[in-house]
Amino acid sequence: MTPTDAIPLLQARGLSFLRADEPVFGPLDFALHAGELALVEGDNGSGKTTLLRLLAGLLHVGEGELRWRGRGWNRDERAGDVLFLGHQLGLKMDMSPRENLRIAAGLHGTRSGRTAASVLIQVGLAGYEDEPVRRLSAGQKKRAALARLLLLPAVLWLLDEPYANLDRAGIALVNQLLEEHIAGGGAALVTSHGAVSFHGGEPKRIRMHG
Ligand SMILES: Nc1ncnc2c1ncn2[C@@H]1O[C@H](COP(=O)(O)OP(=O)(O)OP(=O)(O)O)[C@@H](O)[C@H]1O
Repeated sequence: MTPTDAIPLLQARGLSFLRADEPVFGPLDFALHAGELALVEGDNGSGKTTLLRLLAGLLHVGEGELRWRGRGWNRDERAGDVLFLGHQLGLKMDMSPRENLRIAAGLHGTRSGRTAASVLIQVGLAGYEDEPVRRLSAGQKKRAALARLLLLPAVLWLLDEPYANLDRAGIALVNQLLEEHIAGGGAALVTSHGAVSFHGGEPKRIRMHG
């Protein structure tokens, strides 16, 4: 069965978000299946971050419908299935990368065979595991946030400008994480103003403006 034959992981029908009764984006229609990557495209201010925040459960659906595996969308039930990495990295600055991961894993569990120590090595933070996050560089902070993608069992990744602040090796790391996630049956929505060099197949495209 190809991914497109299966029930979508996530489906949006006529989806929009309203601010002061005015649509910020939409109506949007798209479907994302397990094993698919979608690039969310649009100009500055077109609503890409707003869409990802809505899917992360941080904002309410304005109009239209969201479905998860063919059923109604309940953002509380989706908490462990969806992992959002935004401009704000969601890290506690006075805690170390290891402590941040421990808190996240306590809430959502871990992928089998993965530990905080192993994923921190994978993202290039060996030697910085116990340093308060506020003392890390911007790129190192981003890497500490990326470590969550490796450790937690979420199936849908929402990545807002995941390449920002990263050096060439960091950009390659994001691409590698995405390729492994998609190949393993995960799905991802990604915004990026730079080129995304994803080698795991042609990504879907979600255009934010009509
Ligand atoms: N907290 C907020 N309060 C009011 N309006 C907001 C807020 N955040 C965003 N907006 C507005 O919502 C619209 C969409 O913003 P959003 O950040 O989703 O766009 P974007 O496509 O991600 O932009 P960029 O490419 O610049 O990151 C913009 O017009 C913006 O001014």
